Amino acid sequence: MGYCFSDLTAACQDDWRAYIEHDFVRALGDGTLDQGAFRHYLQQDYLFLIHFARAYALAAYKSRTLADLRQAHEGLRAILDVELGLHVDYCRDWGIAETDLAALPEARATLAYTRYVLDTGHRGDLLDLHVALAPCLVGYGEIAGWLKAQPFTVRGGANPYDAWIAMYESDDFQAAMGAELEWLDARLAEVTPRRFNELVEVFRYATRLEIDFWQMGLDRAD
Ligand SMILES: Cc1ncc(CN)c(N)n1
Repeated sequence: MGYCFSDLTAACQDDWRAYIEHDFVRALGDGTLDQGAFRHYLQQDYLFLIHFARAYALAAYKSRTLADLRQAHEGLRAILDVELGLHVDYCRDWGIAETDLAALPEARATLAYTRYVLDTGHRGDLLDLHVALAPCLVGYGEIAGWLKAQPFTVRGGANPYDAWIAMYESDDFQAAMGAELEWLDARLAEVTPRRFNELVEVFRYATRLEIDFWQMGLDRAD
């Protein structure tokens, strides 16, 4: 029997739910998140996205087929041209200039998560790297869908975080998430149980590091 992406989330159910439904996410949804905590998160997320762009460049290097190379190129382009561009504009709306972003010290949670993903990609193959990246791309897409379904979520001008939610529920982001799920489902269908268990560990660590990233924002930790 082949595996698929939902087998990874099922194997890490507690961690996955703790990430998707984190207090930071809930407070984004109902608009009560402390604005200083959000600013801290936004600043660290800029550094995070730069390292994630590097991870897609590593995916290009690890690609053995033209299709995988094109996919890595598209992932890198989407982060550089779309997500980071939106992020810089969004930070400006929150009073954070790009020059200040470039000079930021990196928080430990940012360092731990981004370097874990890059190290996993270096040590392993393209599938290890994609599984380490999955909580980022698939997780934020799922968070946007989860928030949409929650009765406490406030939309529109009454929620200062509405534009953030809208960014991750956008058709572009949801399409990128769908393409990643398709790729992962096709690869996971072919792995052995032993290999699947290795991938579960990669997925679990990356999910826990996403939880730490939310918590870093809430605690304004350095
Ligand atoms: C920490 C984190 N994880 C995921 C995403 C969505 N690309 C993000 N912007 N930041």
